[in-house]
Amino acid sequence: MNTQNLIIGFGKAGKTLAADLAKHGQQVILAEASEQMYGGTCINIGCIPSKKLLVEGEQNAAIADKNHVFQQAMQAKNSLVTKLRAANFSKLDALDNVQIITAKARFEDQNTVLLSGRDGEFRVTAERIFINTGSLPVELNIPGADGKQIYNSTGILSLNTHPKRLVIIGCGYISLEFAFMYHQFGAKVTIIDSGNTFLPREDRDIADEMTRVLQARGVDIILGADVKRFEQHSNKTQVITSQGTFSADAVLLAVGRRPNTDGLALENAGIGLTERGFIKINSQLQAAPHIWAMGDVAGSPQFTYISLDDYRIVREQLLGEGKRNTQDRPHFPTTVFTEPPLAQIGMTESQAAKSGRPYRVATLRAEAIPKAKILNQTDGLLKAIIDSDNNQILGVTLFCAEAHEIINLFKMAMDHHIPADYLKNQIFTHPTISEGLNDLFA
Ligand SMILES: Cc1cc2nc3c(=O)[nH]c(=O)nc-3n(C[C@H](O)[C@H](O)[C@H](O)COP(=O)(O)OP(=O)(O)OC[C@H]3O[C@@H](n4cnc5c(N)ncnc54)[C@H](O)[C@@H]3O)c2cc1C
Ligand SMILES: NC(=O)c1ccc[n+]([C@@H]2O[C@H](COP(=O)([O-])OP(=O)(O)OC[C@H]3O[C@@H](n4cnc5c(N)ncnc54)[C@H](O)[C@@H]3O)[C@@H](O)[C@H]2O)c1
Repeated sequence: MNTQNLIIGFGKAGKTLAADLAKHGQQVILAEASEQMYGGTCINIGCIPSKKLLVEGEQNAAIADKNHVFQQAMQAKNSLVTKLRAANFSKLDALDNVQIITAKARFEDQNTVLLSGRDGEFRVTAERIFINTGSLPVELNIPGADGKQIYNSTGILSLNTHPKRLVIIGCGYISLEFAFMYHQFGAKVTIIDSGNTFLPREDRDIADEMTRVLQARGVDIILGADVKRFEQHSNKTQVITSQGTFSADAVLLAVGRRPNTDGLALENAGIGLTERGFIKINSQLQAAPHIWAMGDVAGSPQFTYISLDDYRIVREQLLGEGKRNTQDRPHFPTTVFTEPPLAQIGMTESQAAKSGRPYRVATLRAEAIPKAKILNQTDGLLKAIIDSDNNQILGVTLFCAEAHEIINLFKMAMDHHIPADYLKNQIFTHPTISEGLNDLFA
């Protein structure tokens, strides 16, 4: 088979590029390893199912029968994911110029890829190849890690039995979100991390507030713990660490995600890897003049919207003026979907201190905002770092209700150099959390 464009992986960048190229009259073959993964990680085993479970848990917090809440939430999540997966498939399948082949890709040379799947083997020769194969959970190479109650994020998203005690190894994005989720499902949650500092990238006042919020929910946080092994005893797993032994009926491993280059045989195409195993690319995401990598596998920050932005960079080269590259997104917002959510953009206070530039810090407790009281969500802290010479916003951390929505305003404000004074006097609707920005920037 010959094609102009072969896209490997149905991730955010790949599927968006496939549709765009096809609409511009180009031929596209999209290879996806699994029919359970049409739409990629986000739709099937990432953002969407995790946020659906979080919302189901929050909305049903008052219901005492937590097993019921858990089972209902799983059903609602499964139903949503099934619909979205089908919609993702149909949207591309409906395009005349796109052929989806459910098969695993393996490079034979710079232009030839062997696709092996349920319908047999296809040798595809392509003018251009785009690799969008995502990432996989990092595994722990310690005794007992293959135990039946040890899960990664994919497994824990589809638990059949309601856990009473959940131990989470790692304290990053996945850990925090699942800690809140399973707390809402009535589990006693313990977080164990090898690092000595809780949320090392955050300022201490924000990390302390998150600690307080977690502890108020009965979540235990164990830091500086070396996890030595897991032991299965009847229907319980013992997590043996340098800081003691913890008992669980489910253990979540959330210690990071590694690039998924498994089985691609990239060496056959002369494609190099970085020290950490990501595909080596230039600032326009090229691994070779006719081969691009996008999303998690390219070492881009592991977010769906960054994979989408990688698509924009590649699209600009193929269909636009080629002006975009990975260097022109210096700051972008992030959100950990805890309760309240923790959203951030730009510098933290400690980064500003290290930068040596003059700055001032503005803080506001969430409880000072009337809408937080209406919502009964008075936990949290808002924080802004402002250049004291020119009044530019250097960074914002919002740990409060609606933070995940409001943070997007600051991407615009910072990109367009809107000064801090503007927010002090901006007219906001009332009662809203965002009107608190008048006070934060006052
Ligand atoms: C639990 C969880 C929650 C998350 N929550 C968020 C969130 O709230 N917000 C956010 O922005 N990000 C979130 N992320 C991160 C986000 O999901 C990823 O960064 C994003 O999905 C990566 O997309 P991608 O385009 O790199 O590829 P992916 O979406 O990972 O797609 C890669 C595809 O390639 C396929 N594939 C792999 N190898 C081959 C091969 N050899 N041949 C053919 N096909 C292959 C895979 O089956 C897969 O479908 C979350 C991740 C997880 C795990
Ligand atoms: N809301 C979101 O945008 C969202 C949600 C989930 C995941 N994600 C993306 O997925 C990525 C992966 O998430 P993650 O939580 O797996 O990784 P992470 O990098 O966010 O956190 C990993 C944690 O594991 C700890 N750790 C590493 N090795 C350990 C060990 N041996 N023992 C104990 N602790 C150990 C680290 O100290 C760290 O706290 C995130 O970095 C993020 O980019 C995003």
